Amino acid sequence: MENRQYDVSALGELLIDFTENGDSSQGNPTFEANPGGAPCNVLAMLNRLGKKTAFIGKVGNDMFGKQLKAAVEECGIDTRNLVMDDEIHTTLAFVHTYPDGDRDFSFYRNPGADMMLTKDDVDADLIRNSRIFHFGTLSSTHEGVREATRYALDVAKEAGCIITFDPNLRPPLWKDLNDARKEIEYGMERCDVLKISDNEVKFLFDTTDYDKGAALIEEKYHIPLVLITMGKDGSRAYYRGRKVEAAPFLQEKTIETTGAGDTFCASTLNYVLEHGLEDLTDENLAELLTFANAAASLITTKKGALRVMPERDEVLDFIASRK
Ligand SMILES: Nc1ncnc2c1ncn2[C@@H]1O[C@H](COP(=O)(O)OP(=O)(O)OP(=O)(O)O)[C@@H](O)[C@H]1O
Ligand SMILES: O=C(O)C[C@@H](O)[C@H](O)C(=O)CO
Repeated sequence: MENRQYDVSALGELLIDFTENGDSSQGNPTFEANPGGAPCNVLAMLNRLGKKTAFIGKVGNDMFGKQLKAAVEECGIDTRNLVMDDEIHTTLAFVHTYPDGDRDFSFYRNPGADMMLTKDDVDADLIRNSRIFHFGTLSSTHEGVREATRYALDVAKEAGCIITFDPNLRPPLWKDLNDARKEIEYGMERCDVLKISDNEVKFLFDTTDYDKGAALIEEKYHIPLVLITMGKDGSRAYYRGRKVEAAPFLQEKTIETTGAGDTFCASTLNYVLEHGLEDLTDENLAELLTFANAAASLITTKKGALRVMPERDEVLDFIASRK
């Protein structure tokens, strides 16, 4: 495992997050074209933390696809399995930000290039050469890309990769939310690390008692490490029947929270790469959550995520400044 070429490979959506940018001189709303997409945001943060990563996905061979490829390369993420589609345009998302920094998305993906990835596009050797394989559910909303995701997962399992999963439920992208549920369950049956948000636990188990949700996940799926993020309420880790909770690092000025979950997720994967998944103590879990909460908090003060991930020292200095 140690001498694999990549620390983490991730498969999924790479898209433009258009974030609100005030009004033009003519009084029209303007938007900033931020590179985004959860799995690739995760890789961008891992690269900032010194890890070697590779992305598997598809963008359009258009202006935005070229922008995305350049941004991903600038981050140091390997793009040999980033496919450019000549027919279908790059997926776009418009991010609407509320006064407290929370947001929701309007997707332009009917279809979008990210969902055109096929099994034949997937470079199995790249996955076999990774210590961790990471994925979400946007790559399972439609049949062809779902087959690609399942194939990649099978390859990763067979190669003994650590499997990490962040559902990133986006209800507008599903014709039937029962399908979303099935895909989340499919991921939970196969992963070793699950990062899930409070709203996803509520969706799955119809409860805001997140400890209860975690217990149900533990009982049914036996996932070694489960992290639940709760936005402004911080996060919890569940590991071998034990629970550790960490407070958030609230900011005076949150600009927008796009990528907070991904920054948290990347920090978790980084911790697993550095400490393994065996014998994590409560102190380990607290250290993991503190770093992940702090890193995620820093990203809420910036627009976008992929190009503006914090450095390790920035996160450590921020933690020290709050002590
Ligand atoms: N407004 C905020 N201020 C400070 N920290 C925040 C804020 N929102 C989120 N965070 C931090 O980011 C972490 C992840 O946030 P959240 O729970 O919103 O993720 P998520 O819903 O998975 O996000 P995404 O859908 O972007 O993946 C939280 O656990 C918290 O530490
Ligand atoms: O905030 C996110 O999770 C990531 C965004 O960059 C992206 O728009 C996305 O993945 C939406 O599902």
